[in-house]
Amino acid sequence: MTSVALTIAGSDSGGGAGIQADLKTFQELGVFGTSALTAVTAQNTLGVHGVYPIEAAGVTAQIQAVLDDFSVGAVKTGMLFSADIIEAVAVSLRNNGCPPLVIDPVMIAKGGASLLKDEAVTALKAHLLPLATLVTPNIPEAEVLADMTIQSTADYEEAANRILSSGAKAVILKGGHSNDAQFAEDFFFRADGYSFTIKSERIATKDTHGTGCTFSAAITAFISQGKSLQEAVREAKVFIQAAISDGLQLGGGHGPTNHWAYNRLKQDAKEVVIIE
Ligand SMILES: Nc1ncnc2c1ncn2[C@@H]1O[C@H](COP(=O)(O)OP(=O)(O)O)[C@@H](O)[C@H]1O
Ligand SMILES: Cc1ncc(COP(=O)(O)O)c(N)n1
Repeated sequence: MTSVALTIAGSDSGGGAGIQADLKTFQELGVFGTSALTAVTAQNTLGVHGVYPIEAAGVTAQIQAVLDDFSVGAVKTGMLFSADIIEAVAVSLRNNGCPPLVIDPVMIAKGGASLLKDEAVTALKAHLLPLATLVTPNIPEAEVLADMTIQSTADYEEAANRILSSGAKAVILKGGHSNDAQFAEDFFFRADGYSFTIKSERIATKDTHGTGCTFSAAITAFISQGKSLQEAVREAKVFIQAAISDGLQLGGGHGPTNHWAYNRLKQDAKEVVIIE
């Protein structure tokens, strides 16, 4: 049977991040993609030029329409923008017996524009994180969610524990922003204490627009196909590695990754190592 996934996220007119990245990733993985739009952004590889949020009632209506009609195997959230939208998403998911949920707590675009209002962080922690199967912050986002600075490996664990205290079942701290020139390392922690590190070679490129969206969408797609969380994370790392390695050289700024690289390149993908 065809697997179905739902993305609740913002639109990136530049096509590299947001709902466009999510749907392209679902498509590449053979998963039928559905969507609920939270905001329209006027955006390209150079930056965000405008944000136009959707009314919370409109977000609720989109989620309900999808969940009423499809058997959705997994859901992901991306840009949610406001506390109103976050509360609407949480209520809709709770009322519908929430499918496995991946939360990419999108806060700031690579160019620096805010995609989540400051006051919405409290709502995210209180209403949405408790529903999460997995939260996928990058390091700056983890610092905000955990309310601390992250500098050492010990800090990763402390930040993860603080995020897990919200009720989320697992968290992966993404190391895309670290200054390790050799490896792109991510740190996975589960609420029951199990943890692992997943690493691949770092690719030297400026074209990383939408890497976080693409990674979390791939995790969501694999979960919707019935893979375990660990297997979904491992294979998503192969997906993002392939997508970054086969960059498209589009636009004048931080270009998009290549969402149709995975099926061509997965056999030759640079090694993805899990260290338990
Ligand atoms: N240059 C790179 N080479 C290889 N993997 C990368 C690179 N940059 C990011 N990644 C990986 O892409 C995924 C998304 O991470 P990140 O870029 O930190 O997310 P975000 O877009 O939310 O800031 C992670 O698995 C990270 O390790
Ligand atoms: C609509 C939208 N959603 C999310 C991102 C984050 O992108 P990135 O994955 O590069 O952090 C973005 N730039 N635009």
